Amino acid sequence: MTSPVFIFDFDSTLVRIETLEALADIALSDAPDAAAKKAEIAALTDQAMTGQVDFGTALRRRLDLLALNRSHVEALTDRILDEASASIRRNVDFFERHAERVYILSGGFREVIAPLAARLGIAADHVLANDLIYDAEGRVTGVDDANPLSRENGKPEVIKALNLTGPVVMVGDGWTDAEVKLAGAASRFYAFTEVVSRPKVIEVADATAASLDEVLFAEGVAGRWSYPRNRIRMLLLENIHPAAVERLEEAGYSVETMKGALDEDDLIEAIKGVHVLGIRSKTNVSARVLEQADRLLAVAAFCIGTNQIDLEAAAEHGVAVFNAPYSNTRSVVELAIGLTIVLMRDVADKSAAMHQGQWNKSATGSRELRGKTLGIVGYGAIGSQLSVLAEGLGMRVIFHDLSERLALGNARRMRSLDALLAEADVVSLHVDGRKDNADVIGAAQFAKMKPGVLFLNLSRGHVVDVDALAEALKSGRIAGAAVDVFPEEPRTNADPFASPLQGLKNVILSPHIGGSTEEAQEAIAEFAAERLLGYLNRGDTTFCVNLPNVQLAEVSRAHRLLHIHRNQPGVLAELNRALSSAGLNILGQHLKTDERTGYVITDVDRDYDPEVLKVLRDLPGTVRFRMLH
Ligand SMILES: NC(=O)C1=CN([C@@H]2O[C@H](COP(=O)(O)OP(=O)(O)OC[C@H]3O[C@@H](n4cnc5c(N)ncnc54)[C@H](O)[C@@H]3O)[C@@H](O)[C@H]2O)C=CC1
Ligand SMILES: O=C(O)C(=O)COP(=O)(O)O
Repeated sequence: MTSPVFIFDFDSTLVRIETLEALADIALSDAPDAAAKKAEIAALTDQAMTGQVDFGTALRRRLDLLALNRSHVEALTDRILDEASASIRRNVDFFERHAERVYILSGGFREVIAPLAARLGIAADHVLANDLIYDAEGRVTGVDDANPLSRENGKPEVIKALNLTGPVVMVGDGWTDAEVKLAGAASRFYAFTEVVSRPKVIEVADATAASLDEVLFAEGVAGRWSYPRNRIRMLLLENIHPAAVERLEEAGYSVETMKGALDEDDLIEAIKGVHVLGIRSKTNVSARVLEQADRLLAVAAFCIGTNQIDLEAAAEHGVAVFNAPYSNTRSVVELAIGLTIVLMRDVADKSAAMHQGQWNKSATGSRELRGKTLGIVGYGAIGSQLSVLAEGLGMRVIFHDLSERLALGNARRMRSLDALLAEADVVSLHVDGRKDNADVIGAAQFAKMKPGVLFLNLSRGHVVDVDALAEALKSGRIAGAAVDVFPEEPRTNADPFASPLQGLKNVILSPHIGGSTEEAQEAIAEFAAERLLGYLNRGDTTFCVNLPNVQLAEVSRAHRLLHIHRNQPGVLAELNRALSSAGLNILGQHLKTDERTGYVITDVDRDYDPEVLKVLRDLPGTVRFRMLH
């Protein structure tokens, strides 16, 4: 089959701007009537692109409004590469490989298009566009009237004159592109809607393409077996920071967001057809949810804890789970320090009393941090950072951890939890949320703490027996507590909250905000989005918490086969047998296993019989098979 000739419009297709509007912004930057003129130009662009005003008339009227000169045009030319549409930027490889069968056809201006054409490897004689005419002072006086592109129906005329062989595929957003199809100069016309969507153009198009990936997929070029990114659906729950949405959309994926968490049944319903789920600490991704997820490839916890996800069930379904293990740790530490000071000075109750009109100035029971002993339970990313800051404030630090951890500064490791409880003036919990940690601190542990101790839990709610804590507070054994996490937390801000800790003296309750700072949320969004993109685009499982971690470079000039299987003998041998009997040339291969799962990544030469993919999908032990290129 002859591969088609691709003809691309420029404005609002290859680039996300309209040239004349961008030139208006530059040329009219100091003009007093700029707003009115720009509005007139935008209206003319729109009328031309929807076929209400003929193209040639609209072009000349817009130029007349502008008083353009060479420096304006150069200013736009200088930055045109930055204006390339997102799906064009990520498919530069397509242009480079098919440059001899690609044309740019535009009512815009050749010199503005030239830098992007060069970047895409498209030769100058494949750029068909208008030529600006300048006078001796460098002022634009018009366009070359002899060029058919300066007139109505110029595009079909120019294409016909090329005498192209084979199918011609026209891709564009505007009416002048639709005219190509209507005049019979293109075999297929894709209405390109990534930048702007025009119903009248879509109506006459053979298909709508929300990205270049869609066109390539439909045309069987390069994207023959790979999925267009905009068809990959991502659902982000729990008010995840917009930086994640921005990053994922920029990479071409379709992202939906919801503010709150969902219960199991609603989640099952919501993730039908969804490829990537983003959550925070409140959405439970149970085995039942994973069982019924028909498309799910990955789950990202935009937080640290992953105890809300059935990691094992996810691995069994080949669903990769990522988190952001460091991005909010500092925020938790700062809050723990602040809360400790507030508890030591009974500020919360004193403040509440003042709101009721009571002035209660007294030093009784108020203490400094300096010289007190802080007992940190769980000396991981958060606990160890807290250790350093607390020492900086003059506290003595002791800690207890199930694993061997390096003691920072002068911190002292305690062999047992009991030994820590016996010595600490302040006990702060920073253990992870594994199931075994349920009620790690209960009545027996409170009984072992020093009388008058202060207690903080910013880790997970189920780690503490809250009724026992309430009793210990009421009895006065514990002088104060700060609790940020609860066994039952409301799913949204609109849901009610109840706890036996409500109304108790010197108890600060906060709505799970340890990691809720603008800095942390933005950093998490960026980190977790990058992990997802690494996995989707490269197969990279760095920081994946339930599949073997493999760090991979971008696949280049090869197809990448990603095979997740149960860790059972012989799978790699079977896989390689299938590849070699199909005559595939292996360019590189990685294998990593853990006790449950194997992950094999094979880069192969691009030319092969796609039938082999079916064989790989059906290999015994296969959990999931995916390919990238
Ligand atoms: N309140 C909030 O908004 C936030 C809460 N968190 C929670 O804070 C906790 C700690 O986070 P990271 O320090 O990043 O975790 P991490 O995994 O780096 O550290 C946890 C440490 O606790 C130890 N550990 C686990 N169980 C233990 C036990 N029973 N006794 C003694 N040591 C035990 C582990 O060996 C590990 O060293 C997690 O539960 C996380 O979900 C994290 C961020 C924000
Ligand atoms: O990072 C964590 O583990 C947290 O507990 C923070 O949870 P959140 O993102 O605020 O629901």
